[in-house]
Amino acid sequence: MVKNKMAIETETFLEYLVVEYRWVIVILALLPMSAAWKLWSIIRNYVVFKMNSAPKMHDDKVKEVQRQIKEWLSGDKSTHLCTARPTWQTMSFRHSMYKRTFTNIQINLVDVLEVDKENMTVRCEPLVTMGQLSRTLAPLGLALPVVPELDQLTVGGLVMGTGVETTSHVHGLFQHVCLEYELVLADGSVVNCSKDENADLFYAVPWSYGTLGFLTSVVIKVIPAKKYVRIHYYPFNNLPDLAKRFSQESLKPNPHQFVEALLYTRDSGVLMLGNMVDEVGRDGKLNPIGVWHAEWFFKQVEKHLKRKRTAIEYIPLRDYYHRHTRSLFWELQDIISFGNNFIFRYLFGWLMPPEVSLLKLTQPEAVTKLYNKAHVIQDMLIPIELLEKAIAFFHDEFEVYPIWLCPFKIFNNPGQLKIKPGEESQMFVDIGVYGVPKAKGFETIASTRRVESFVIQNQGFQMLYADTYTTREEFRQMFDHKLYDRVRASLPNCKEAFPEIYDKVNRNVRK
Ligand SMILES: Cc1cc2nc3c(=O)[nH]c(=O)nc-3n(C[C@H](O)[C@H](O)[C@H](O)COP(=O)(O)OP(=O)(O)OC[C@H]3O[C@@H](n4cnc5c(N)ncnc54)[C@H](O)[C@@H]3O)c2cc1C
Ligand SMILES: NC(=O)C1=CN([C@@H]2O[C@H](COP(=O)(O)OP(=O)(O)OC[C@H]3O[C@@H](n4cnc5c(N)ncnc54)[C@H](OP(=O)(O)O)[C@@H]3O)[C@@H](O)[C@H]2O)C=CC1
Ligand SMILES: CC(C)=CCC[C@@H](C)[C@H]1CC[C@@]2(C)C3=C(CC[C@]12C)[C@@]1(C)CC[C@H](O)C(C)(C)[C@@H]1CC3
Repeated sequence: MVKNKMAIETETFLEYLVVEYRWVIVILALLPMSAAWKLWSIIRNYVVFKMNSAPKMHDDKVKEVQRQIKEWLSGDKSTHLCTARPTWQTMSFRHSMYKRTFTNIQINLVDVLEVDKENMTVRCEPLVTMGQLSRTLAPLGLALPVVPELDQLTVGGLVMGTGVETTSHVHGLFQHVCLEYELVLADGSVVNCSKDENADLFYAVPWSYGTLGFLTSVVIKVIPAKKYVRIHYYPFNNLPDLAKRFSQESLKPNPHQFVEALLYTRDSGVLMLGNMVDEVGRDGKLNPIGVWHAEWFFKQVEKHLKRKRTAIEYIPLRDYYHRHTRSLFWELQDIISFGNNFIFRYLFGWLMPPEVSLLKLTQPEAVTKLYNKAHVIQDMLIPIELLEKAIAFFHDEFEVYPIWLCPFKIFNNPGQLKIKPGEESQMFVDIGVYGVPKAKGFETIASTRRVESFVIQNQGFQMLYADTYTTREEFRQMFDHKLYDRVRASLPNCKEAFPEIYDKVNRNVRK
């Protein structure tokens, strides 16, 4: 008995050490490794793009994907298929267990293939990251209309999952700025789809989580970019006013190009309205938030709340796009609590953030347990008119701040996302809740399930990189499967090769 108690205490003490001093490993080992990795990828991508070697290699790489599928076809087809991207490299908290049992298809497609300035498009392979793409497009005076802000998010993951950013109230989700997909299907054939060619497949691909085929390239719209974003910060100390203004600004016929808000408590937050400009005006100061010693962006924004006045700033465009990268929204403060301290920033800021993949690979079991018990990472997508009601509900269930608010439009296209019947488009808001819950009675599964029911009842849905505790029936209520089911039935070998979306995303298939 005593021995057992000791064992528990030792384990707890070890766990305490591992959790409290994770930063030691992060700083001594992970940051230098991340820097070396970043340097290598920047140089490699630059050389490949400049030598123009990627487009020539593309067809061979697609043939290699086809070869692997044909090999599976010639076998007993007893396993499902998934990409071979290791789960520690993906941008979510969890590890997908199916990677161990499914046949893994290597998709070594990592390059930007072509920037077409005439048609204003970029064609790229699925493992191209947002950081890589914004770095390639910026010198050409171009940008994606929607740039999901974490550097390491991949085009493939954003197409097969989803992507949202502060321009989404104009342009929609990442899927809405994609014009064409090239896929290798389960019979080994290569197909292209767009709204005019194989339209059913085109509309079923977003949110399909790799269960229709393997993506091998995407044509994405680009827009002209300017050098800076002029941001106007509006602090609020009252939720109804903030919610009202946030909705008005998102729904306006000629809205600002960027709309975002951060809530710091239930009743206070800062609304940010931005537009691209070419020069720094006299009405505000330049704030290069991407410089290595800059304070974390969400901490800077909080200062505007404390000052209780509106303010204008000019932020370099690429710095703006990746404004939440260095602090991983506000998640890095739980790993390196002094990460925003000015001494740390001046010494190590240029190395931040550590690569998410390395953090994930080296995450101790004790940290996983702690996050399972007392941490929420969820993005709930709700019709914008319900913003206030939803915040009140999330406050009671989670009480996590800051909260990220990002408006986005869904167009009335076929596919998994439903909008109000008869409307051309509908405005939603992404409510991002990341952090340690303070709500009394919080219990991961029960509380998240209550929030999920609230979301379903209110015709909302959930981002699926996060944990979903819905049942299959609830999941099918959240996402319209009509087109998806039809496309799966019509594609040769599809059902044999791939499970349903639910079987890849629900909490029970993730560790
Ligand atoms: C080996 C090495 C040595 C370096 N030495 C120096 C140095 O001496 N002095 C120095 O100032 N910098 C140094 N840097 C950092 C480099 O200059 C910065 O990373 C640069 O600001 C961003 O470059 P990038 O856009 O090409 O890289 P990216 O890969 O896009 O960015 C690198 C990292 O910086 C973060 N980041 C980029 N933009 C923003 C932003 N707007 N807001 C928040 N975070 C952002 C991201 O977290 C990203 O992971 C060094 C980097 C490496 C790898
Ligand atoms: N601002 C935003 O919008 C943010 C979005 N996210 C989310 O992060 C996720 C993206 O993370 P990331 O690490 O890039 O992607 P992942 O590697 O996590 O991939 C996500 C899904 O897409 C599938 N997939 C990826 N590439 C291909 C391909 N070439 N062919 C077929 N299927 C493919 C994967 O299938 P498989 O399982 O077979 O590998 C997986 O099911 C998305 O779910 C996104 O919603 C996260 C943070 C911010
Ligand atoms: C729609 C939007 C804007 C989503 C933002 C999602 C981010 C907050 C998520 C994406 C990846 C994410 C789940 C991650 C983590 C926190 C929340 C993140 C950054 C962390 C860093 C938490 C600490 C963990 O030990 C570990 C390193 C595994 C994960 C990695 C992924």
